[in-house]
Amino acid sequence: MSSITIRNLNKYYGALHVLRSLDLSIASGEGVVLLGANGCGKSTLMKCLNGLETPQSGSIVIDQNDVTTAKGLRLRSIRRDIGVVFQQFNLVENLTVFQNVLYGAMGQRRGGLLTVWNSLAPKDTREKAMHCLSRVRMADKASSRCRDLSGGQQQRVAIARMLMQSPKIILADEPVASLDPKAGIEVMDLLWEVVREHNMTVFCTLHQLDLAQNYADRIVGMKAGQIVFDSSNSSADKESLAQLYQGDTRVDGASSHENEYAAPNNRPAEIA
Ligand SMILES: Nc1ncnc2c1ncn2[C@@H]1O[C@H](COP(=O)(O)OP(=O)(O)OP(=O)(O)O)[C@@H](O)[C@H]1O
Repeated sequence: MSSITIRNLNKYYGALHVLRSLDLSIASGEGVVLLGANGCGKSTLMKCLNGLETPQSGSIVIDQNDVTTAKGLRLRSIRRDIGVVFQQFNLVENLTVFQNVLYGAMGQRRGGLLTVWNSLAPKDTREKAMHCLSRVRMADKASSRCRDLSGGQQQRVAIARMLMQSPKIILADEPVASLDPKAGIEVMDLLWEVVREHNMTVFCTLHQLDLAQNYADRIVGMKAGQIVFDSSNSSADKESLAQLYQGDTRVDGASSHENEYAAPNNRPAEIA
């Protein structure tokens, strides 16, 4: 199990101050959902956590390791413990389901993609890939090309690929935003089941308040680059959550009117 501690984190894109002295701690094994309007900085925070973006100041400590100062092999080693699930699945569409899942383990090694392509992965790795596919109920699609799957099926394959890594922490950035409500619930059910089975820590951004309330142990809310709401799920009150979507929500100062046009799903259905 792994914990995350973020202290005084600041991230700029040019002159745009996106993460503004942000503080947040997540305990080992906790399931935390992050809510916030479009453009408030959620994805930027996720990228900093995963080492894909480097903040200008502050620290992110995952267990004993500071992600913000780690480089090269050290950073790669930290990132091996972090599984990511994206809105757009990030599968290789022309590879089969099995090859994509294999890539979760082999892709991190030198020549990994080539190994997957030539099906030269070791027997135990291939067995683990089939086990992960069975876990997400996609073993019967192992030979299918990913491009031929529905969105919900692709996200299940992405979860299987993430399981291949045996991560300790899951970062999920809007994992159901591209799915219809039924497929979205199936994916959230599956994601939370595997997280609980393996005692993983999970930090997940969502736009749907009802989903947040169905799955999270704790809900945190972000507004204009800062954490402004932090509560256990059971005591999260709707009025405070509604405030996350009112006033100056974006870090770039665009109006909430522009915000609504930019993304119709800006507000969770229950609040809008
Ligand atoms: N690579 C980048 N370069 C410059 N600006 C960026 C970059 N990435 C994000 N931004 C800007 O940072 C701000 C925050 O974006 P971010 O994607 O973190 O918000 P978000 O809360 O995840 O939004 P959404 O819910 O719409 O995904 C936005 O104004 C965005 O345009």
